[in-house]
Amino acid sequence: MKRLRLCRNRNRKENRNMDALEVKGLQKEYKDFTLSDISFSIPKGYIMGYVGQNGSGKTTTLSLISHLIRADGGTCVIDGLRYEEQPIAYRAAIGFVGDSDGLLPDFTVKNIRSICRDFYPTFREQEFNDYMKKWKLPEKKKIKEFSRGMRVKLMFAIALARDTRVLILDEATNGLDPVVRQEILEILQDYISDGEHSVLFSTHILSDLEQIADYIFFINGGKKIFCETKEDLQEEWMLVKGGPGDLDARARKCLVGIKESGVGFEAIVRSDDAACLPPGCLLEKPLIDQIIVHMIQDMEGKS
Ligand SMILES: Nc1ncnc2c1ncn2[C@@H]1O[C@H](COP(=O)(O)OP(=O)(O)OP(=O)(O)O)[C@@H](O)[C@H]1O
Repeated sequence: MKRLRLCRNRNRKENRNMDALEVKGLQKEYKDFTLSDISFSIPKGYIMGYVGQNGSGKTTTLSLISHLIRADGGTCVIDGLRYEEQPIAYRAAIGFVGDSDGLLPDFTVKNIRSICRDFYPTFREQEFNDYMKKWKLPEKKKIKEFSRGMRVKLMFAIALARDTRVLILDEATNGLDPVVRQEILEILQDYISDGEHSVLFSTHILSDLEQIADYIFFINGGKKIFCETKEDLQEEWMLVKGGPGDLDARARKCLVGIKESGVGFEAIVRSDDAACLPPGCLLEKPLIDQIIVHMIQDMEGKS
């Protein structure tokens, strides 16, 4: 793992100004939901975590970028390719792994290999076979008899055995056991380690993002709340804990997402505002999980 990181950092420096994915002003209007003005970019060699509560617009965004659904506005560019100009090359540049897979239930690995061979010019059959062997996926069993973990592995193998530029993962690791999840996270790090590939990764398992994401995009109610590097976020915010008597009016003003119980409180505070807290409070570096949870608590308190 250490070796991967070192290699990744070297290549990332070289590609700092090159975006693998650039999204500008993406919009989608449903009857009861609007995804509005979503913009961000992921440099080559980086992983972005796309997070938000249920129904916040994650799948909608990822489906728009993958052109599984049509946008009402905005543009997406993948490694210089625009869908409107080069639809086939654009689609070929994306490896999409979703939560509800599109694998045909009566097909076998054998059938899928044959389709991939015909359909994807850059399909690397040997690499696909190596994944099948490594993950012990049976050749002749029907997909409908696969476990969820087996199906997700098969989808990853299809995506990884092609010459893609960006992997788009829509809650792909949810429901996987911790060993398989860890294995997938390592594969993702490996995927970006040459500084040429990038990953956009939506998940509710924020500890996964803690481990591998470079950027965090937080969406709420179809709107961007922030998009920052993980390091910046963890420098910008601090986790605060204190006893029941520690919360005075001044402290309440600068705390975000206060959760109170009989034994005290927990919240986040901007690092610049930490000086306004009473002396008894405990300050810690927050996990991404804690920043998001307290922000949601704050937004729900205000709505
Ligand atoms: N085809 C559709 N027609 C109408 N509304 C839709 C459609 N697809 C999604 N929506 C609505 O768009 C909103 C965002 O849904 P989306 O699936 O993008 O959320 P999400 O953040 O991925 O949620 P989750 O974490 O639960 O998967 C929801 O209110 C959903 O009902």
